[in-house]
Amino acid sequence: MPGELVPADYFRKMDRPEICRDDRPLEIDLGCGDGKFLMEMAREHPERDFIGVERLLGRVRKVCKKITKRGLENAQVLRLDSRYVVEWLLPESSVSRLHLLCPDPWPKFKHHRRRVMQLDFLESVRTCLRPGGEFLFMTDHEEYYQWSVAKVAAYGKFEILEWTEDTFFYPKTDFQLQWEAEGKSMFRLRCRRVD
Ligand SMILES: C[S@@+](CC[C@H](N)C(=O)[O-])C[C@H]1O[C@@H](n2cnc3c(N)ncnc32)[C@H](O)[C@@H]1O
Repeated sequence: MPGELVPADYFRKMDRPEICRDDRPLEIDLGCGDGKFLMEMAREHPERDFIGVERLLGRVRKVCKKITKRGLENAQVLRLDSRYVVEWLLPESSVSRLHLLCPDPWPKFKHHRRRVMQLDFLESVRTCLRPGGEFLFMTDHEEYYQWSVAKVAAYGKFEILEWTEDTFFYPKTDFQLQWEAEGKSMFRLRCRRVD
């Protein structure tokens, strides 16, 4: 499908030229859903390249259609599991910003191990970020937020930076809009790779 990124080989790390042009900053949106955030970021920042990662085919199709309709040459979508992409496909030190926005909170205790935010995931995030690169996490679920802050603290290799709505251009996601309309607040966590 036009707009879809298909790796040349699913069983080895991708080469940088496969995922972005020249030495342009690369941003990854994990679990991009219907792609509103991805579209608005790509339009606002034509000087950067964007990849949305989404496992549901129907959503991938929708995002591909939006990319094509808007003529965005700096956005692509990859149909795969986020964890697999971060742990196995992204080249080391390749990503400027990695976004994990409104992921499934898996609220029941017995399901917490399904949460994306785990120590081995954080290690893989750090490895694929460029030095000084950022990992941005946002949720409406306060307990998942506190869990994530604790995981990042336990991991210990990120610097926590201030992040408010006004810190930089950051369009609202589809789920964020839905939850804010229900009166929920968003919790933000901004981590910088330090070496
Ligand atoms: C709650 S929605 C949030 C979508 C979007 N980020 C937003 O804020 O509007 C979570 C999205 O992540 C996708 N997703 C969940 N787990 C995933 C995984 N392991 N790999 C890729 N996509 C995943 C779901 O299919 C869904 O589209």
